[in-house]
Amino acid sequence: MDRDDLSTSEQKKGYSRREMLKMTALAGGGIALGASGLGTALELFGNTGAADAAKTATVPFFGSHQAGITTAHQSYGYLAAFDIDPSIHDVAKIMALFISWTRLSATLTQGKREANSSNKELPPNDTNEARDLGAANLTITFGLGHSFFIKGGKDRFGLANQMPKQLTAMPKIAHETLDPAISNGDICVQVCADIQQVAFHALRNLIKEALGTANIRWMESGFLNGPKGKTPRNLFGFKDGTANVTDPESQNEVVWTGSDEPKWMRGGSYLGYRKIKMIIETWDRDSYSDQEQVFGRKKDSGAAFGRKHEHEPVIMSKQPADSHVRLAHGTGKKIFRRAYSYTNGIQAATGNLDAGLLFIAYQNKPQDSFIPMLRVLGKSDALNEYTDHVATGLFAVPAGIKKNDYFAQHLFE
Ligand SMILES: C=CC1=C(C)c2cc3[nH]c(cc4nc(cc5[nH]c(cc1n2)c(C)c5CCC(=O)O)C(CCC(=O)O)=C4C)c(C)c3C=C
Ligand SMILES: [Fe+2]
Repeated sequence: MDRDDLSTSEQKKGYSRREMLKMTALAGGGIALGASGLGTALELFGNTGAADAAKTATVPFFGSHQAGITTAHQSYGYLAAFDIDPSIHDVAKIMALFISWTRLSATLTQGKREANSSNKELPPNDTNEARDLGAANLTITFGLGHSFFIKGGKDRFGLANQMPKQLTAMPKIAHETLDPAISNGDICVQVCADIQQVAFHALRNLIKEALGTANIRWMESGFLNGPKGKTPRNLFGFKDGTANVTDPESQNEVVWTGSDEPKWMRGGSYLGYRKIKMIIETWDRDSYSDQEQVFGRKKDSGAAFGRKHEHEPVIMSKQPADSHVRLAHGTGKKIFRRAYSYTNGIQAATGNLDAGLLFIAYQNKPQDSFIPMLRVLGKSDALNEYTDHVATGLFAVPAGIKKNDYFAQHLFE
C-alpha cells in the first residue's frame, strides 16, 4: 500500500486514496468521477474535511431581510408557534421577550452560546447539547400571527392599526381536516440547520427564554436531503421544488413585501403553512404510471409530461386535467416553497405511518397567491386522494433585523 497517499482518516480505515478511487470507479461501472462525485466518495470513506466546514458555516442573523427565507435550504427544520401568556397585558413584557430572543438568536446563529453565571447554584443559561457542534448554517426566523394583533374581536395590545395588510385568519379550504391544537398561534419561529441537534438546541433555548411571557403551542420537525445542487425528493418519491422561484430577481417580485405595507413590515414576507399528512400505504399501492398522472411529471427525471428534462417548461395541453402541476401552474400565481418532510412514528388508530410534508411557502401577497392556490388545489387536485391537510397557519414575517435593533422593534416604537 502506498503510505504517502494516506490522509489520517483514510489511514484509520486502512484504504489508500488510490484504492478508494479504484473501488469507487468499479462501483460506478468504471465511469470517471467528477469533482462533486469525488467529494462524496471522500466523505463516504471518512475524509470529512468538506463536511466539517459545512458544519461550522454561519448565516448572518442581521440584515435587510430575515435569514431562513431565501437562504439555501438546510437539511433540518423546526416550525413552532407560541401564544402570549393570558396574564400578559403589558406590551413592555413582549418587547422584553423579543429583545432577549434577538440577543439569543444572534449568538446561537454565529455558533456561540450564552455564558453561564459563575454561581453554580444557579441553573445554566445554555443547555449545552450543541456545545461541541458548529452553527451548521443555523437560521432563526420570526413571524406574527393574526391572533397576535386581534383575539376574540379585541385589539389585544393596541397594535391592530399596525396590522400587516394581508394578515388574516386562515379561511376554510375544501377537504381540510384541521386540528386547531397544531394550527395558527400568536408567534411563529422557524429554526433550520444542517445538524438537527443544533436546530433543536436553538428552539429549546428560545422556549426556555420565553417562560412566563409566551408558551409553546405546537412544534413540528422535518428533514429534506438531496444531492448537492439537485432537486430533493419528497416522501412520494418525486423531485419537489423543480419549478420553484429560485432566481433572485423573481424572488424579489414574489417574496418581499413593499410600500403597501406598514413601515415595520416592508422588506418582510408572509409564511404560509400547511401540515399535509401523506397516506403513504395507499400511495405505495398505486401504479407507477398513475403516480405520474397525479403530479403530471415523470417520477425518475422530474420532467413535465411531453418533456425529456427536469427543467423544461410545463406544456399545459399535455397535463392531465386534475394533475397537481396543471392546477398549481394554471393559477398563474407564484409562491416560494421551502418545505420539509416529516415522520412521526405510527398512527395508533390505524397502524399506518404518520408521515407527510410540512408545506412552507413565503410570498408577499398571500391573499392573491398562496390562498387562491390552496383553494384551487383543495377543490380538484388528484393529489387529494393521497393527502390530508391537518394543520394550517399564516404569519407575517417582518423585515430583517438591523444590528442593535430587535425583532419587530419598529412595530412597537
Ligand atoms: C398551496 C400550494 C401548494 C401545496 C399545498 C402543495 C402541496 C404539495 N406539493 C407536492 C409535490 C409537488 N408539488 C409540485 C409543484 C408545485 N406545487 C405547488 C404548490 C403547492 N403544492 C406549486 C406552485 C408547484 C409548481 C407548479 C409549476 O408552476 O409548475 C411538484 C412538481 C415539481 C416542482 O415543481 O416542485 C411536486 C412533486 C406535495 C407532495 C404536496 C403535499 C403533500
Ligand atoms: Fe406542490
